[in-house]
Amino acid sequence: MTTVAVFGAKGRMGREVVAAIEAAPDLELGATVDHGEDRGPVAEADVVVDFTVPDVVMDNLEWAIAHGVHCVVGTTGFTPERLDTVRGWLEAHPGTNAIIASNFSVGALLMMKFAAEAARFYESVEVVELHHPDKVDAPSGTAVTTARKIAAARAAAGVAPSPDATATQLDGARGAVVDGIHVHSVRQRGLFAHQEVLLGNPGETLTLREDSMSRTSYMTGVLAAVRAVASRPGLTEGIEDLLGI
Ligand SMILES: NC(=O)C1=CN([C@@H]2O[C@H](COP(=O)(O)OP(=O)(O)OC[C@H]3O[C@@H](n4cnc5c(N)ncnc54)[C@H](OP(=O)(O)O)[C@@H]3O)[C@@H](O)[C@H]2O)C=CC1
Ligand SMILES: O=C(O)C1=N[C@H](C(=O)O)C[C@H](O)C1
Repeated sequence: MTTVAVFGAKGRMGREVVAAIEAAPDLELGATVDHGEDRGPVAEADVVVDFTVPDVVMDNLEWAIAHGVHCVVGTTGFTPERLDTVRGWLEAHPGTNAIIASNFSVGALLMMKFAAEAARFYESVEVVELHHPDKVDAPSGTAVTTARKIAAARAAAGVAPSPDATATQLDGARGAVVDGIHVHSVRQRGLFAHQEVLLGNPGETLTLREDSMSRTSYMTGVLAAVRAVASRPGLTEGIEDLLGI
């Protein structure tokens, strides 16, 4: 039986993860910790799942790795520099592993894969993410990951930057730019988590869209990561391999 603790247990994702662990016959729920609570008991767990906020996740990770607890992380905000820092902590604690994924839903993973595949065939590509207005970060972690994958695919294929004649603009009108890809963030009550990748050529467009309707969509991926993390040395970025995507 694998004992799984949860950081951010009272949050929107944390509550869903707690329920998923309780329902899994091969997993046992360990310590559940939220803002201001003692994380000491997490050291007894085999794995800790973190769905907190970008400002605190690094501190939680450093602590958990130092205590030999494998980490599964869905919290967003992981820059290449942050990932390097985590790699350093893991190297200093061989035998302790981490899986970090900006999205655990099958649909989002497929959408990112299809977007990266399509990106080299089009002159123009932009990402639009749409989320509930209680989300604290923009752009979403998924949109940033998508943009990076698209940019890498286009660079590998030698595709020129998307054409854009904009000469004057209000600040932010063209969105954020991630590795050269424009990313737009919509926040709207009634939405949960959605993303479109817009691709265009002379005379044709392709729109890839993924919709998560509820947080249940992430649980298959989260549980797969929890079950796999002990056997994947060091840092694993994304869960595509685990799900065969
Ligand atoms: N990878 C994926 O597939 C997904 C990732 N996410 C990401 O997960 C993160 C959480 O999202 P969501 O659940 O909606 O956010 P919430 O704000 O609902 O939950 C975060 C929780 O973490 C708590 N918290 C804050 N600081 C600490 C701390 N030091 N230790 C333990 N708990 C703490 C918060 O408490 P308080 O509010 O009192 O500060 C809150 O209860 C976000 O980064 C989001 O983007 C979300 C969905 C899917
Ligand atoms: O905050 C959310 O809700 C979500 N966060 C993740 C992100 O930033 O990509 C995953 C999903 O989009 C939901």
